[in-house]
Amino acid sequence: MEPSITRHRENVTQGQPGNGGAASGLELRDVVVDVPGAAPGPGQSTGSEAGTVRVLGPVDLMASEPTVAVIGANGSGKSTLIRLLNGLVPPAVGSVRVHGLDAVTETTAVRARTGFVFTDPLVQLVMPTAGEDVELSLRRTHRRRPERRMAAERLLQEHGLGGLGHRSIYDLSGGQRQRLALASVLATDPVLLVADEPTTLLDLDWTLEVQELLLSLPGSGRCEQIVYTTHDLDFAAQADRCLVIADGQIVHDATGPAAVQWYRTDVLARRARRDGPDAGTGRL
Ligand SMILES: Nc1ncnc2c1ncn2[C@@H]1O[C@H](COP(=O)(O)OP(=O)(O)OP(=O)(O)O)[C@@H](O)[C@H]1O
Repeated sequence: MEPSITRHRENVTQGQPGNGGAASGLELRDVVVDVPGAAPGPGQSTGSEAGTVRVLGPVDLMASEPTVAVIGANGSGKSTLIRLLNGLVPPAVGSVRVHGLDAVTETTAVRARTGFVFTDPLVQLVMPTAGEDVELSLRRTHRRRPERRMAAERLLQEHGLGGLGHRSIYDLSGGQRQRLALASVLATDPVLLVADEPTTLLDLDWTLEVQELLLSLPGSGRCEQIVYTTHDLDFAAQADRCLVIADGQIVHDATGPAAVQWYRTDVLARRARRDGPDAGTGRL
């Protein structure tokens, strides 16, 4: 039987209620997410109501760092955790406060401040063409159509999509769509940006470009905080703080480099226990 993972938290500065930390960051208290399901999968337990399965929690978290990465195995609960941050997933138990607002009772206000970038861009692109999609996001800040058009074209250029404004979103490549989805979300000027694997479809050059852009957003004043999930450990290592999730729990919480180091060691140890001591150690 696998030894259970020890919960560990390294020395990371946490925001405290009352000193501005929670109002400018994230505060999750005893949060549990249950989904409908008859039988728990591996590593899962039954939920608090009959016919539900627990996929996350209990999770306690205070985070006001400008960049927060979330890493862990497939199905561990990363997307579920970040979906709590704009009310896409409701907690069965506990409370989620985002920059001082309750994600359940003040969902509209939370969503007005939170930009969410989905792994699959087609989930969020709603307009027929690339240009129209960015223009939709610019409606609040650019009331006049000609200015909106020009601003949209500028944003498309910045994201390597110059000249593609008239192109149907279905006629863009996967990577172009992922960049368009990010451009459209950034056009809304979010205070908090939440991104679920934002570089999975990108080539190496654009991966580095987008990672650099995302990590620079808080420092350049374009948003206060960014939270992202990723399987790219180099990207995760650059975050101010990184949470490692396993079986719906935060099992390690540290600075980016320290958490990534812990995660690599943990994965290798698991592989060695499962497949023997020489199992693929050179590839991580
Ligand atoms: N609505 C739902 N109904 C049933 N099960 C769900 C639901 N949402 C999530 N799950 C389950 O919860 C677990 C966590 O899913 P989640 O998408 O958060 O994982 P993840 O860590 O983001 O995985 P990946 O790295 O593969 O994207 C998985 O076992 C998933 O199948």
